[in-house]
Amino acid sequence: MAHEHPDQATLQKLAMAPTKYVERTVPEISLRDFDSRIDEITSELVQAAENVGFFCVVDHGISSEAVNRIFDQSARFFNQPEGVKGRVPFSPQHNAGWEKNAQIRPSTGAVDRKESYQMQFGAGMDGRWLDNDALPGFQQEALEFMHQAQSVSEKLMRCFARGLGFKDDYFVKAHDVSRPDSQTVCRLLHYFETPQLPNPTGEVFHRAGAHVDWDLLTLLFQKAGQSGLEICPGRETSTSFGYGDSWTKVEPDAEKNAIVCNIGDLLMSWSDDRFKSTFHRVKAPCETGDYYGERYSIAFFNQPCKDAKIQGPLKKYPLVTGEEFTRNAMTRNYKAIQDKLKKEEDVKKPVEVVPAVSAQA
Ligand SMILES: O=C(O)CCC(=O)C(=O)O
Ligand SMILES: [Fe+2]
Repeated sequence: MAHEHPDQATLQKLAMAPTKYVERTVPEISLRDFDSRIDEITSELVQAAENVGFFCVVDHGISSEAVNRIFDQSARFFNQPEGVKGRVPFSPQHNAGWEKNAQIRPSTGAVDRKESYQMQFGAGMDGRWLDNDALPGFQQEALEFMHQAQSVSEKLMRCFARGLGFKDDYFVKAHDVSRPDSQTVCRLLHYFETPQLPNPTGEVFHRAGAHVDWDLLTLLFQKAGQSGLEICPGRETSTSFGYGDSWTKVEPDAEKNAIVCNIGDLLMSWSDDRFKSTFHRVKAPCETGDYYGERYSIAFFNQPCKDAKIQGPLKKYPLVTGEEFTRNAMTRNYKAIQDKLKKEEDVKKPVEVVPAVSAQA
């Protein structure tokens, strides 16, 4: 595990070098008959969380029609002229709104070539929904989908609480989306088509650079045929940034309408590092077989209420509030970007760094 941040030239070479792939099983877990099977499901989830940190859930109750509808809404949003999307710009303070080519990852020091629109349930969205004239029905459909994603998340939260010996509703209460100050985020993502080789400048078109999420748990919806998600397990503590170099492609079962889920740093910390928050990325396409076309995905980040009290059963880390946890994660992330940029001798112009203030580093 490398804990150093390599310089830009090394990173470019790494990004262009053939990727080392290893086969790893990403478990598929059915939520069918949830109430009567909760113990069986809990043990499957705990096993997945302790080992890979990633799993797919099926029989989760969100229909493929509902998933298709939100992807249609996402395309409708991103098809708006920039002047319209620009009316709801990303606000780092609120962690909501639209950004384009603006998120820098500590792992790459470069922007992701994408646009995203982050939505929330509560006051964080005040002034950040497009008005109904621009996109009739959008807000309502988006919120309907977000409540469905929340109810799947709550099932998973109940199991993880049970697995850690907390009361079943322990995490659900700490992630109450009916509160106006709820921090939970649904992020619509749109990666642009990437130019194919030959690539004379050697420029790397990062899609989502390697990162970990810093929420409790992320649900990721992808469109069939628009692959690119890769994972790299092996991280030991929720406070480290190092990642290895053997990746595994995650191809969820589209027929079964599988949702890819991953543990975030919050749950890793809250479980005293027992459940693994795993490095993942949407690879910068550069090798034969990579997908260069545009990609739509939707990430649902379960974020804690600001006053949630966070400490694992073994008290490995000091007790912090939800607000402090998020602030610490952002500060660590920001510092990692600054350290990385400082190291680069060939920075020609100052880079304005916007910390990656969504639920991922
Ligand atoms: O778009 C994807 O598939 C992954 C997105 C992601 O990992 C993130 O936004 O945290
Ligand atoms: Fe992520």
